[in-house]
Amino acid sequence: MKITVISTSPEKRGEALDRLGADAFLVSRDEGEMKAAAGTMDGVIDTVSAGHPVAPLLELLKPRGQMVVVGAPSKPLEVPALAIVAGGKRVAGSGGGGVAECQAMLEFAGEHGIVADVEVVGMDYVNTAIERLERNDVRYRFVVDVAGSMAPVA
Ligand SMILES: NC(=O)C1=CN([C@@H]2O[C@H](COP(=O)(O)OP(=O)(O)OC[C@H]3O[C@@H](n4cnc5c(N)ncnc54)[C@H](OP(=O)(O)O)[C@@H]3O)[C@@H](O)[C@H]2O)C=CC1
Ligand SMILES: O=C/C=C/c1ccc(O)c(O)c1
Repeated sequence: MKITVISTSPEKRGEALDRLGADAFLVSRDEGEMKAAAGTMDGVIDTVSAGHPVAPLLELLKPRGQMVVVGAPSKPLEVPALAIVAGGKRVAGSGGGGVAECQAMLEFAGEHGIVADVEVVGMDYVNTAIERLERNDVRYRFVVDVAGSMAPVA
């Protein structure tokens, strides 16, 4: 299987290819790159958290390909009819599941050494962390060490 990272952030290219092991990287706002990759993918997993055009993502799919929406933007996604009618493409959704499924996912991750990239910060860094989040300046999650930020009880 070939994995392509699709991002609005060109600066993620090196990390996606070199460290995370993706086979290819596409800048979703680069029309030339998107056009060159049109019709090449079996599936697209859409994790975007904000409103965004989905037609360019659907164009990446092969005929009968499927886009699975995981992200939950507050505004409706616009799916132009012809973007799915032509090629018989499908749009589906997927949710995280309940406690048992989350437990199974964590156990699978533990068995296979799958970890998350996080930046652990103290409570005194929260305001800076929010400012950095607004600039999309975190690779890839802040984790607030609440217990470690507490003053020792006398
Ligand atoms: N289905 C489920 O079970 C679950 C769904 N969610 C939902 O998944 C989504 C992702 O969550 P999370 O990763 O924490 O969110 P983030 O806010 O971290 O967004 C994920 C990525 O979306 C991309 N992005 C942000 N804005 C835009 C934009 N305007 N256009 C295109 N791409 C954009 C950015 O990637 P880049 O810089 O690479 O472009 C960003 O890193 C959220 O909507 C969340 O609610 C969360 C948990 C479970
Ligand atoms: O943050 C978004 C999560 C959404 C969600 C909604 C419904 C559902 O069953 C989920 O598993 C996730």
